[in-house]
Amino acid sequence: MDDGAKSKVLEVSGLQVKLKTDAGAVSLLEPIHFELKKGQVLGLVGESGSGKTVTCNALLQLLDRQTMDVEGSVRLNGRELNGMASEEIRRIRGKEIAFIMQNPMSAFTPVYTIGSQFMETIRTHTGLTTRQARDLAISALENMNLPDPAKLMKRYSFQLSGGMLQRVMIAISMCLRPAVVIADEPTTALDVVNQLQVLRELNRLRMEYDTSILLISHDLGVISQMADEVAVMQRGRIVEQAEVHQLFDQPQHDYTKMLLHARPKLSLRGVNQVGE
Ligand SMILES: Nc1ncnc2c1ncn2[C@@H]1O[C@H](COP(=O)(O)OP(=O)(O)OP(=O)(O)O)[C@@H](O)[C@H]1O
Repeated sequence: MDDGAKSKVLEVSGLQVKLKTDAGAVSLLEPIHFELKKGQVLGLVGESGSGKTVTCNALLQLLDRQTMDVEGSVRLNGRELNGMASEEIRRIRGKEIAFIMQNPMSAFTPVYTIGSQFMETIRTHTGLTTRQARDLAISALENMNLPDPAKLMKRYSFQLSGGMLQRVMIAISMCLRPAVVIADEPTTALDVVNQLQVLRELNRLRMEYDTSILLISHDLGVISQMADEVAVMQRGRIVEQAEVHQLFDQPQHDYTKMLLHARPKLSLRGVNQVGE
């Protein structure tokens, strides 16, 4: 892919997070800079506690401003998100910038059906009628190759497997065609078979709609299959960023070398062979 010719969708510059404590400010995220072009997948890797989730919450404006200072710029298609009024950011979240989290179970409440939660999300962001929202939800579930979508709409989250629920969440995230999807460890809670299926669907959707994806994972197998470019985080800093093959073949930073050396030899071949 000629990334040079593609437009920038997300531009992050000098984004930093400090935790306010009685003893003063503690830095959780040192100023980071990266951009995401249309249709690009940027992998964000790093060990536990390196700052991946803080980054993702800072991008989505989900950090508690009472306890955290968030500085720097997060521009989505040229619009500054950092410091945006909460009502405005709520309209953007879910519609223009979607979020897929690690544990799909926590994204759904057990008391409402999948269908009502799906339709609620659609109706919050669009002027569609209940009927239209239902049709859109069903076609989005079909698009994720989920069996019998009409029946699935009537079920509750606890009646579905983790893999199915994660695919439902991807269907919800993608149905409004967001420009950017932030996926925080989307497959970590899944077994290898479901992991592969979820990654395949995510990859297929990004190719179909040219969605840009920030893929957060500590799993270098997942990153090597999905990402075009990779940023490596350590202790709240991006210590290395490079095109995926370059990073895997010629890591520059000692920490990247250590991560690559420590990775289990798990093959996720087939993720990119969409439709085979
Ligand atoms: N609300 C918070 N209050 C205080 N410290 C926090 C808060 N959220 C995160 N941290 C700290 O910020 C650092 C980065 O955490 P973060 O959750 O971003 O790591 P991570 O790379 O996502 O790790 P994991 O892979 O385990 O999810 C950690 O030291 C964590 O303890």
